Amino acid sequence: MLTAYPVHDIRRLETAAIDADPAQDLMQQAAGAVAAVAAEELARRRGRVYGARVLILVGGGNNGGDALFAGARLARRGARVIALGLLGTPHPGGLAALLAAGGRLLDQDQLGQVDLDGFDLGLDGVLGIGGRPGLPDQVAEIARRLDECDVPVVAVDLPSGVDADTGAVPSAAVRATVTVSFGAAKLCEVIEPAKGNCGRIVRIDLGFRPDNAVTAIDVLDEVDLARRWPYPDARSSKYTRGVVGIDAGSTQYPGAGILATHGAVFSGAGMVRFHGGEEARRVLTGALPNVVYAEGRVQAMLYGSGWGDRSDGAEVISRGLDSGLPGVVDADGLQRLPSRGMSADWLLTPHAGELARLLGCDRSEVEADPLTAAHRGADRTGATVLLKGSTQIVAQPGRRSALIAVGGPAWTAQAGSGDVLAGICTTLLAAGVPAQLAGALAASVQAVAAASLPGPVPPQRLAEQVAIVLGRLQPQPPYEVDHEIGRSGDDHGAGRR
Ligand SMILES: NC(=O)C1=CN([C@@H]2O[C@H](COP(=O)(O)OP(=O)(O)OC[C@H]3O[C@@H](n4cnc5c(N)ncnc54)[C@H](OP(=O)(O)O)[C@@H]3O)[C@@H](O)[C@H]2O)[C@@H](O)CC1
Ligand SMILES: Nc1ncnc2c1ncn2[C@@H]1O[C@H](COP(=O)(O)OP(=O)(O)O)[C@@H](O)[C@H]1O
Ligand SMILES: [K+]
Repeated sequence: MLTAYPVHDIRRLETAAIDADPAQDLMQQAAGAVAAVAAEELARRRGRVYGARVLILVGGGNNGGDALFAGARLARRGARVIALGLLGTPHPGGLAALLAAGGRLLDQDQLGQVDLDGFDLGLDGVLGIGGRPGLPDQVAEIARRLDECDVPVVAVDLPSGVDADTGAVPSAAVRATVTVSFGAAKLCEVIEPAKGNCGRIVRIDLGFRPDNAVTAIDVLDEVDLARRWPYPDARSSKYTRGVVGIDAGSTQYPGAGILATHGAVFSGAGMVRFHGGEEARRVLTGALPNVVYAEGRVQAMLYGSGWGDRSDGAEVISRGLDSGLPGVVDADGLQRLPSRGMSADWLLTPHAGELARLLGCDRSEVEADPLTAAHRGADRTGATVLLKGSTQIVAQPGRRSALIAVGGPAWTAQAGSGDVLAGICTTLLAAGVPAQLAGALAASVQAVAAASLPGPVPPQRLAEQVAIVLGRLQPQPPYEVDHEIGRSGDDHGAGRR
């Protein structure tokens, strides 16, 4: 599991690391790492560093300092290094080192002297964690041209122009081939669209040691998914695995109930009781004859997917809350939450537009800072919130930490995927998984399933792929092999190897 932090916490961690070892020179460590990654890129693309043409984009802060010291190291290995001074005065020590190593400094007025197309590599040292999102026009133009000319760019700490704390890319930003990230992951490395600007990420350990005071955002990977999934074992029965109740779909949207049921079944529910409409029942009877329609005990409920304008929705959710069982509220149910507030055991699964409606703001506000929006949604409703989108974030009420699911392909963004996901979430709640982890595991398994398919498939097929992925990821028990069996005694012919 990777953990990412907001900038103010990274600054605290940096200060603590310096206090712990005042003799260390973090800027030289950072510069050494950037030079090593840049040299690797150059070696891969043109065989060697010697003679390579390197352009450094230099801002006025320490990020530019790192880039200049890295450029000096490359110049000492025979690279022809030009630094372009952009935004303020370049770091004096870094500039002196570059010039001493044979590099040159040009200012923006001399930009006409360089042919951007002719560089083998760019180093982005314009802005680091002290940067505000966006780039001044002239810098934006250089970044755009490097991208257009396919010049690989190594970003120092983060790609300049992105919002380090929200993952937003509100205007121009560098698109990096590789980002060399210092000390700890920033949120822009794990939240789209900024994550996409980072390219490959190489993280450099600078001895930062997180403490309890920092806001940690944990990002799941496939290993976490396999370890934390509630796989059944020899003691399991259909009841201990969990019975899922589904009240989803409507005459207008029967498909939502059908797809949510697929999600629940193919993610391993012990049993599914379907309480949706007649049309959906007819389809399900043929497609999934294991689904039952009788009333009976369940361990978790799903409400809301495909409800349309169902008039008794608020009452139905309210009764669900009274039952004391955990539940999932999706889609149209999200507009019918009881005013008395929800419970943190319940999971809401809005996309950005639905969360914006819950918060009474514009969708663009949610998209500009999805992490904060997910936290606001949880605080406002009292429930756990899985905010869906290209980055899937799960926030709990009253907590500043959050989980981010494994990322997946944009193919998943299609009508019906959300219904499947809601069904998977409910299977996990029914199996006793707490709401936050349930949301993160469900979103992760769907993303991994989508990534394992060759291209777009309808959501019911995506649900089937979830079962295949769960089978593939299942940790194997360490069976003891008894080599003596079959060795002694009679020769059993066909059984012999
Ligand atoms: N953390 C660590 O452990 C380590 C950190 N290290 C390095 O330090 C970096 C942080 O350095 P930093 O604090 O000097 O900030 P940095 O981003 O270089 O520049 C800020 C300057 O840019 C300006 N400015 C801002 N936004 C702007 C905009 N949109 N458009 C135009 N101008 C803008 C702003 O000026 P202002 O406008 O605020 O007056 C200010 O002058 C960090 O990312 C890493 O590379 C490593 O060396 C070692 C370990
Ligand atoms: N750009 C994207 N990349 C990857 N996954 C995405 C992207 N956009 C949406 N998703 C995922 O696709 C699914 C679509 O859900 P949703 O929009 O609720 O669909 P539905 O119409 O079924 O309600 C969610 O799991 C969501 O997180
Ligand atoms: K940078």
